[in-house]
Amino acid sequence: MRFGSLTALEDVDLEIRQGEILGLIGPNGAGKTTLLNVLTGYQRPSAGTVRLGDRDVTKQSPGRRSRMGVTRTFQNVRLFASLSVRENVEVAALGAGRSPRSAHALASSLLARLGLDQRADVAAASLPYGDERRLGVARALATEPRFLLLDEPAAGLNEVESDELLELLRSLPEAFGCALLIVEHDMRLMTRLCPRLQVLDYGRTIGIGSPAEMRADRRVLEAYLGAEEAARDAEG
Ligand SMILES: Nc1ncnc2c1ncn2[C@@H]1O[C@H](COP(=O)(O)OP(=O)(O)OP(=O)(O)O)[C@@H](O)[C@H]1O
Repeated sequence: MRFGSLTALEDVDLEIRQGEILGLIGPNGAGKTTLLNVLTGYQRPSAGTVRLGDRDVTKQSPGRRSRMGVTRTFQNVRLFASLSVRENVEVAALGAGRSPRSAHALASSLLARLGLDQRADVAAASLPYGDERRLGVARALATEPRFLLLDEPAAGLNEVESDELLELLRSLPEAFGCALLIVEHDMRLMTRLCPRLQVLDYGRTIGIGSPAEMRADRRVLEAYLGAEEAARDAEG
């Protein structure tokens, strides 16, 4: 993916399988959000292919990909602030082609499963931060994704909220049959949540493996934690 003379992604190969939780990490500007944009159709790559199963979806719009089961959330939660919590979920379900009655039923079931049913009728704007994130996830689930891509879902959360989010995210593949691709800087959350991490640096993949493998990978350490920490680690 090129932006003028800047190459944001180069030779990146990412594969995510049904039911999996994959974490995408890397320093600021590594290309993580750009890769999410390319995978979900918000940006057309300068070269390369995005495949969903056997289908080449590189030229499909975000809406079309969403209907095919690829949904994403954004760094800044884009909730409809003046709508109720329930309405936020219903709107997403309606957008995914459900009838009003079926959207209502799906919203009820999602809000109950995500622990938001007590707040179903309050305005989304009045939610505390942790619940706001939860609602963002509920809304994404209303499109019944097979692949759910989350951009910094834990940003701004405190440790308790982050732990609650971890439990929620961990339950999604089994409860909803969807795979998760997560971009997140909160390493405490990522190492506990993701069996597999893919590490980007300057638009290239520099490591793929378990959190333990990535912690022990010198290239990853140098890029991600900084050369200084890698040196300290070698001494210790
Ligand atoms: N629309 C754009 N036009 C020009 N350059 C862009 C554009 N979007 C991203 N970039 C550049 O591409 C590179 C990758 O950016 P990207 O936002 O994907 O990184 P990131 O890993 O998500 O960073 P962060 O962790 O800070 O969110 C950066 O150098 C960024 O400045």
